[in-house]
Amino acid sequence: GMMLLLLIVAGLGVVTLLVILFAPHIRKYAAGGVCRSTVSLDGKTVLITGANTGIGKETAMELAVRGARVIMACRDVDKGEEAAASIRAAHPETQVEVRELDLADTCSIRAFAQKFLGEVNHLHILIHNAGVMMCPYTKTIDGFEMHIGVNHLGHFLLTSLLIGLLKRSAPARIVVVSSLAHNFGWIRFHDLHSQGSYNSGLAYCQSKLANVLFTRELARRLKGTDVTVNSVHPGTVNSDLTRHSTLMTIFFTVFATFLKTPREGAQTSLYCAVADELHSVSGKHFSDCAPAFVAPQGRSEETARRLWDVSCELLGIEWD
Ligand SMILES: NC(=O)c1ccc[n+]([C@@H]2O[C@H](COP(=O)([O-])OP(=O)(O)OC[C@H]3O[C@@H](n4cnc5c(N)ncnc54)[C@H](OP(=O)(O)O)[C@@H]3O)[C@@H](O)[C@H]2O)c1
Repeated sequence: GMMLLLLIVAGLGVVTLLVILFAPHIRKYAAGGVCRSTVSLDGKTVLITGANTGIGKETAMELAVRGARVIMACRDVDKGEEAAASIRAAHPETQVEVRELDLADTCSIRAFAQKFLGEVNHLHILIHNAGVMMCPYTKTIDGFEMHIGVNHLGHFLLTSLLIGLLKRSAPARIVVVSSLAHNFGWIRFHDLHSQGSYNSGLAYCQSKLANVLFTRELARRLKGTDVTVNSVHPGTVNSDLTRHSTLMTIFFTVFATFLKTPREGAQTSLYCAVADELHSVSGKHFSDCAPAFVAPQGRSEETARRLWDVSCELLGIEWD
């Protein structure tokens, strides 16, 4: 027993030493790619969901600094206004506006879109950033399981309502913030809403795989329109995303130095939104501002089409 304890203590000591020695290198590696494009977005309109905190807030700020009018769609308008105020305080010349959008409620999505279409003449960049991770079993207002409902179906409906505007504004881009987690997901068509069995981690992975499949199918359908869509893994980012999981929160706090900051996490979204070299790239997946691996289940055209049809059916919409 004593021997084992000594071994464990020695082991921990060695690991701590290694971490201290290599921390700067690991940190540098974790920071990942940087969006180097300095493209001006003067006169461009951007819409980003879940922009009151984390990656979304940083993405909104960076795009606003580049000159765009940025509409921050948030479910909590007060939190959104606070974020907008802090962006304005740091960059007084920026044009950021807050609108109410709850992706867990199709009525809210429709109301948002109707107002939005009456307010703006163009939409050049649409960023599907909002997301929920590992929440307890909950349903959206419309009875969808929360992860698939917010992360996928909410954004699916929003896109369907704004696609006409995007096409009229072409060249335009859609960025879907997915995750590496898509690798561990599969679409459970027989139980999409996890009514049979619920695992919050798997429900998150399923929704992030849905993001990848949606991106690919939408890209196929948008061929020739000069509206592109790409998905993103932002990196492992120290944000509020872990709020529902104590274990993940502890893990993220302990390893904070090895995680990306929200600003670093925003770089790949920014890259996909603005980089010149991507003007005709569509249906691809990016991480660290570079093309990234897509799991086989994220490359299946058949699954992508089936998910598209199921999504239309669940939302009661026709979209082809
Ligand atoms: N952090 C990571 O390591 C990581 C890794 C891979 C992918 N991602 C993806 O990155 C995206 C941004 O996440 P984050 O890390 O920045 O997390 P975050 O700090 O928790 O931000 C998530 C945002 O989504 C919003 N949101 C949640 N439910 C919503 C709803 N029903 N309607 C409208 N907005 C809603 C949140 O609003 P409230 O503040 O009001 O809740 C918040 O603004 C997510 O799609 C996530 O899946 C993150």
